[in-house]
Amino acid sequence: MIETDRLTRCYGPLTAVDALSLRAEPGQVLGLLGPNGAGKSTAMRMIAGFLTPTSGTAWVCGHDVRKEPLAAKRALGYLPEGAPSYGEMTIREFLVFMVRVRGLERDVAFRRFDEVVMRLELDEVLDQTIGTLSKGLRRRVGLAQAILHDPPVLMLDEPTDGLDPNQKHSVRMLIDAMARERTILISTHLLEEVHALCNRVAIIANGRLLADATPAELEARSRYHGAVSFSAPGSGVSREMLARIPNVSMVEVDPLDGRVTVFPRAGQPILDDVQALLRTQNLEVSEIQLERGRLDEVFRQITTQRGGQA
Ligand SMILES: Nc1ncnc2c1ncn2[C@@H]1O[C@H](COP(=O)(O)OP(=O)(O)OP(=O)(O)O)[C@@H](O)[C@H]1O
Repeated sequence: MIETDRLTRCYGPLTAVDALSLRAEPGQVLGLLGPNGAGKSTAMRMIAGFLTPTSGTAWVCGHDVRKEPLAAKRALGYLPEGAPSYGEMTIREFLVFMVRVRGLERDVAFRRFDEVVMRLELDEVLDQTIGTLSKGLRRRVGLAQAILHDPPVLMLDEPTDGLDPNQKHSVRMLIDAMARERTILISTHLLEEVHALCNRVAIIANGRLLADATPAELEARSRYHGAVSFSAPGSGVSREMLARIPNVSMVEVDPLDGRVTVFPRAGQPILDDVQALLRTQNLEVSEIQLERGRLDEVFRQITTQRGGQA
């Protein structure tokens, strides 16, 4: 488990993390989502024990990161932003070094080494020097050291940053597979990552927690939640007729592709009525879709408004 209580870090007059209180449980992938400079990495560095909070506290598996730093670090696998240091070491040397730092017993060490090398597909590059690796490969080496001691809590700062689409997919599969019994906190500014991985999202901006909810709860805050959209090329579908359906609040037509979106009055279902109207008018439509809501719009709304609600 990860818990923070009013965690705060100031740099001179700047409050980079401002009284951040969070909780992530086993089985949860909590996404820390925020624009550049929101305070995600600073919060993670404090939880990992690499940066002293100005005030407030964090716990990893119940261990206070300031009072019991060794126990907290043992329970945690941390992938920091950027690349591993030790640029002159080969991947093999680096992972062996990390096995020693973590104090793994010999048998366990061999087994875990083989397992992470296999999981992160590092077997063919073990003898390459870290300083010469591509960005994506460095990220995979960073992930390998984070999971080497099989910790119950993982904290991954932008885990797929710099990876190509195939590597992104395989790292997300790996995180997903590890999530079942572990607590995972990832930071990201990629909404697709939230969709792919997270079952809870904490949105922060200017160091402050602005929302803490499931992706579905956030989508429900979107004006697109429950809207019906469809393509109707050349069918002359009437905006006025659609707008006259009870519980329809607005109709929009995308000027670029002509896709029609029909918006409901708050919380009212409109799909059946829209489909019925299209049928009675004999209109040819395709790709009719009930919208869940758009996370990008909700994210923008929350992070650009002052005083969003947690
Ligand atoms: N050592 C430091 N000294 C002064 N200011 C700092 C320091 N480290 C971070 N900051 C500032 O604190 C704020 C939060 O930075 P942080 O790196 O935590 O944000 P972030 O959400 O991780 O951003 P990104 O998505 O760009 O990585 C930023 O305004 C940053 O400039």
